[in-house]
This record gives sequence, C-alpha cells and structure tokens, in this order.
Amino acid sequence: MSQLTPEQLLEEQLRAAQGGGGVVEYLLHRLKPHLPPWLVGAGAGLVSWPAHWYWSDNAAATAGLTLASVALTGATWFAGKSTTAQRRLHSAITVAAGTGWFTAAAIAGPNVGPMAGLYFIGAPSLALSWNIRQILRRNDATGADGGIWEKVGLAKTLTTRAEAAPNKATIGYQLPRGELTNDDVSKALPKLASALDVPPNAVRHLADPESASRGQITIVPHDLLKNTVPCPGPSHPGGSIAAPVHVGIYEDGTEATMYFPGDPQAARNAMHLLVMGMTGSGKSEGGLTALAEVLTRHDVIVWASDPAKADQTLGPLLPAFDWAALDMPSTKAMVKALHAVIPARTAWLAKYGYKQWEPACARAQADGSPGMPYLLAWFEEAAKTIRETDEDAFTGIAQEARSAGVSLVVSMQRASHNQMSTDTRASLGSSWCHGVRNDTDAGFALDDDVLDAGAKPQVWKDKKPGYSYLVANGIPETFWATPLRDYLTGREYLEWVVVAFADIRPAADPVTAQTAAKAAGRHYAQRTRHPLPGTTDPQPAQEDPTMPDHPARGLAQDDDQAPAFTAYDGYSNPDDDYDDEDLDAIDPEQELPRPTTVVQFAERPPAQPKIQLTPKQARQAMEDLLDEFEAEGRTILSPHDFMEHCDRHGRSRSWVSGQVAQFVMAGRLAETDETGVYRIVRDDEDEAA
Ligand SMILES: Nc1ncnc2c1ncn2[C@@H]1O[C@H](COP(=O)(O)OP(=O)(O)OP(=O)(O)O)[C@@H](O)[C@H]1O
Repeated sequence: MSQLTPEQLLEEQLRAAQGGGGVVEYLLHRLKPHLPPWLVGAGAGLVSWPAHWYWSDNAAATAGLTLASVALTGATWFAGKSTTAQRRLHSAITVAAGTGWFTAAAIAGPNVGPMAGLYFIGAPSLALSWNIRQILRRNDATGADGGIWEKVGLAKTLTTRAEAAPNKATIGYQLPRGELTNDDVSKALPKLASALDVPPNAVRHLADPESASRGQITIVPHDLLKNTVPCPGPSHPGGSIAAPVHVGIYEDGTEATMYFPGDPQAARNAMHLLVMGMTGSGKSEGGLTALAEVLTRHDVIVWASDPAKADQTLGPLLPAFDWAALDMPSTKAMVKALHAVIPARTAWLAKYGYKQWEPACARAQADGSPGMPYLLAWFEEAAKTIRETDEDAFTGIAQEARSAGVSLVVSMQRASHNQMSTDTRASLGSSWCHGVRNDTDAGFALDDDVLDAGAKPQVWKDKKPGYSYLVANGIPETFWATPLRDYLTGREYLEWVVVAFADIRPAADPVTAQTAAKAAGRHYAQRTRHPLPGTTDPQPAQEDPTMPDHPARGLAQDDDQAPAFTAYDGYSNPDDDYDDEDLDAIDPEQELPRPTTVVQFAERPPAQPKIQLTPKQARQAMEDLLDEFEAEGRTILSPHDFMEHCDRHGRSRSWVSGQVAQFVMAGRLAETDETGVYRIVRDDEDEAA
C-alpha cells in the first residue's frame, strides 16, 4: 500500500465507512477534490460569450474589465502575503492570465485570432498546475504546508505503515531516534485528535514493546457503539466456566470476553476483577450481563453480595446463586467464609493432584469424591463492605484465591485510596472501567500505560452507560484502550437464564459448603434459597451438602420440602451480626434438627404445575408451537398466545416470556410498533436480510 498521511487515511476510511459504492462512485470520489480549477476554466470560457455579446462595442465596459482584471490580480497578490512565495506567485499568475484572457475575449470575441488557441491551451494548463500542486502537497507530509506530525509536535516522524479499514485507520510510526520517545506520542494524542477533528478518545496509541521510538496510532472517528446492544444470548450454554464469558462488543465488532479461571497453557492466571464506574455508568447492568453468562455454565457456583441495594440490582438472579448476602452481617460472613474456603479448596486441589482449578476438578474424582465447581465471589457496592469490615478484607482473598479455583469481583464507584488499600487494588489485577467523573478517578481503575494509550473513561461520565474498557487477564493489550459496549440484558432474559439453566447449575461441593458453614454459621448453613421465577419452590433438586438430607449423607432430597423462607431456628435474630463465639458453638458436621413446628404467616399460594419436560424439551415444544402458528398462516403473535399452552410445557409464564425474547434475539420473531406484539419472520425474509 502506498504511504498515506494521517489526513489521507482518515479521508479513506471515512469514505469506506460511508459505504463505498462501485468503481464509478470511487473514481468520482477521488476526482472530486481536483475538479474546481477545471470548472472555473470551463465557466470562464462559457461566460465569455454573453460577455462579448453585451460589451463588445462598449468602451466603458472595456475600461472597467481591464481595471477589474488588474485589481483582482493585485488583490490576489496582497491576500497571498501570509502564504508561501510559491503559492502567492502561482495564484497571482493564474488570476492575471484568467482575467486577462476574459477581458480580451469579452472585448474582441472568444474565437477571434489566437483567443481560442490561448483558451484551449491555457485553461487546461492552469487547471492541471493546480491539480499537480494539490497532489504534491498531499504526498508531502512534512512539506511546506506542515505535515500533521509537525503540527502536533512530532516533527521528523516517519509514517512506516498505514492501513485503512471502514471507520478505522492504523498508522505505524518511527520517531526521530534520540529526539523523541513513545511518551511524547502519548502526550501528543489530544493534539492529534484536535488536528484530525475527532473526539479525544478516538485516537489511541500502542507503543512497540521492543522499541522506544516505534509504535502505532489508531484512529476511530465515528462512535459505532452508540446503539444499545441487546445480549445475544448465552455464548456457551451448559459449557464450562473455563470458556470465555461474553460481556459486550468492541467498536470493530469483536466480541468482548473475559476469563475467570486461569489457564497455565495460555500463561493466564485466574482473574480478580475491579468493576468501576460512577453512578449511572452502567456497571451494575454490565455485571448482570457477566453474571447471567456465568450462570449458564455447569461447573461454577456464585456467591454474591449487595449490602447497599439488597435485591434491587441482583434480584432477578438471586435464585441462581449458591449464596446471596443482601445485608451487611451476611456480607461480613461471606468475606469470612471466603477466607476459610481458600485453604480448604487449595488442600483439596492438591490432594487430587491439581496445581490450579481446571474443568476436570468439577467432575467426580477417581476415588468417587464429588467434584469441586469453580467459585465466583461477586461483591456489589464493595466500598460499603470495605468500610464496614476490615480495610484489607479483600487483600488476602485476592492474593491467595488464584490457586483455589476462586475469582473475586469487587464493584464500586470509585476505587480511591480512601475506599480501597493500594495492596487490595494491586492484588485485584484486572479492571472493567465504565464512565468516571474525572482523570483522577480514571487513574484508580486503569494503569498509566492504558491511560497513555488513549483510554479516557472520564469523557463518558454517566452520559454513555455501558461504555467501558476491559483490562483483564487474557485480553490482548491491543484491546485495553479500546472502548466496548456492554450487552444489555432485560429482566426477562435474566429470569430465563435462571430457569432454563437451573438443572445444569451445580451445588456447592462438600468441602466448600462445609467450610463455609463452619466459618459463616447460619449465614451460610441456613441461607435463604430464593424461589425460581413463577414458582414458590426454591430450587430444583440441588445437592446442598449443608442440608441434613444431602445425598452425601445417605438421604434422598425432596425439593418440594425445601423451605421457601428461613424458619426461625432459635439461634438469634437473623439480622444480628455474628461473632466467633456463635461459630464455635456450631458443629458443621452435626445434622441439623428437623423443625417440629413451622410458623405459617399466610396461606401458601397454590402449587404451580409440576415441571414435566426438561428445559430442552420445553424449548423444542415452543419451537413446534411457533411452527404451528406459522403453518396456520398467522403473522402476528403475543406472548399470550404461547401462555395458553403453558401447561403443555409445564413451564411458568415468565419462562415462556423469556423464550419469546429468545425468539426475538434469534430473529424468528420481530418486534412491532405495538409493545408486546411480535411478527413472525419468514425464513425467506431472513435470507433476504
Ligand atoms: N450496556 C448498556 N446499554 C444501554 N444502556 C445501559 C447499559 N448499561 C446501563 N444502561 C442504562 O443506564 C442505566 C444505569 O445503569 P446502572 O444501574 O447499571 O448504573 P450503575 O453504574 O450501576 O449506577 P449505580 O452505581 O447508581 O448503581 C440503566 O438503567 C440503563 O438504562
């Protein structure tokens, strides 16, 4: 590819972004900037005819035209004072020749004597001289008009590589050795954005790790993320947590993914993540998207805490968590339990010969022992937790959890030094940064090298919810300063995830559950199990080793008997904080006494129909139903039409709504102008699109 200047590249990819077109459109586009001198020449030739018609015998017009010609040439010379001598002379000669010929043609006639010859030789020559000048100027980045490198303080920089893609230009550079460094390029980024007239975070820089004077600059002038991106559905339904978790989309269309467990083959550690962003920046919605993905996997359990907003944020996902701590006492218990389960899990992994957690850990082991699912501990509004527990509550967890098959996620508005110790911040390692208030806040979430590379979350503030930077284990460095848009998940989708994957989600393994019960006492052992949407049952058969009838203890479990609310057990007020004495009094190995009385505050709601089909079969039944509707010639549907057949699937109404949402996402149904009314998309329509 020929060497293009940044301005040319920008023009190239703007053209590509506008859709291009055929060869003719392309040639016209390329010719357009060179047409004006030709148009002026042609115009002068044409206008000379009526001018001659009116003024040929008019002495006053002759004098006036001559004077105007001299005055215009003088004015051009005068106006060109600030430009280069060459350009001034070229302009003045052009005007003098043009107006001179026009005056003579108007008086004597354009076709008299040498006038026609002068016109057909002179006009194209002058037009071409301007075209040549224009081409030379564009190809001389450091020429007399000042190249862009020079303009932004990077004079003598060479463009080593230039690539233009739709809405993206990538320019490799070589700085003058010994004079400038890659740091100077970072500092020049705002000026570069200004020179190219693009937003401040549209210009990014990636220094070459092998050289202090080489690197590349990427320019993405148009914001391609401005449309909300609905979550396209689970990326690896029923898969392992070792598979990437899809959370959004980068501006070039690449899916943004994160990895929780480590992978020695990829030299990747388990991830501990800071999720940061000012209020309204979309971090909670982003978190829900990530959690919903995690909850579709078969080998991970989630402990989630939100002591500030209780179930306001996490509400729809609560039934899918192994443990939800929605107040400060249970959050403190969760932190304590995490500290306890790490050595217990590490010891189990070592016993079975694992250096770190891998998918095989979640399967039954050779000696018949149950496997150990990965543990994701997610702390929403963690500033409050840190404030009200130990300042370094998370430090030890983050430092030791990596080898225990545990990932820690800490979400807060501002990870300032007052809120979080530098040790904890450093041990979190990865960050997912949404819009922040200012440069200082950006520095709490993102390392200097990412900021120097052009990441500017402070530009978004809370005006661009869901825009984020993901700097995490396993994400190539080239993406660290690239904005992404988090997928947005609707409540119906979250409920669908909770219900549809209930059967594949694992229960906590005995080691984790028993250690947590010992450390957290009733906060874990008698944690509230939230019912699945549309049911009053807490969960389908979960093998919870802390329950007295866990199969590991030789008893069958009847999920109909599992409590939908925590019965008062005589320990203490459930809101009380716990202390170590309470814990010492508990023998986690001892079977819990069966309740003798159950206090019932209200009539139980009528039982929901029993689930008769597996989620897969129920989904198939929905597909069949949709085919039936289509075969009947129906084009318009509402969830209500499916609801009438709820019994046929043995599924709740919210599950059916979730399936309808899935049909929309899969392109089988399309939304109409009327809320809750959908149009069936025909197969041939789909292909045409
Ligand atoms: N990815 C997204 N795409 C489009 N809109 C979004 C996205 N994420 C969030 N929003 C919008 O922004 C609003 C605020 O998002 P959210 O509640 O996640 O912010 P937050 O950072 O968690 O704020 P707070 O700290 O106050 O809880 C949402 O109600 C939603 O309307």
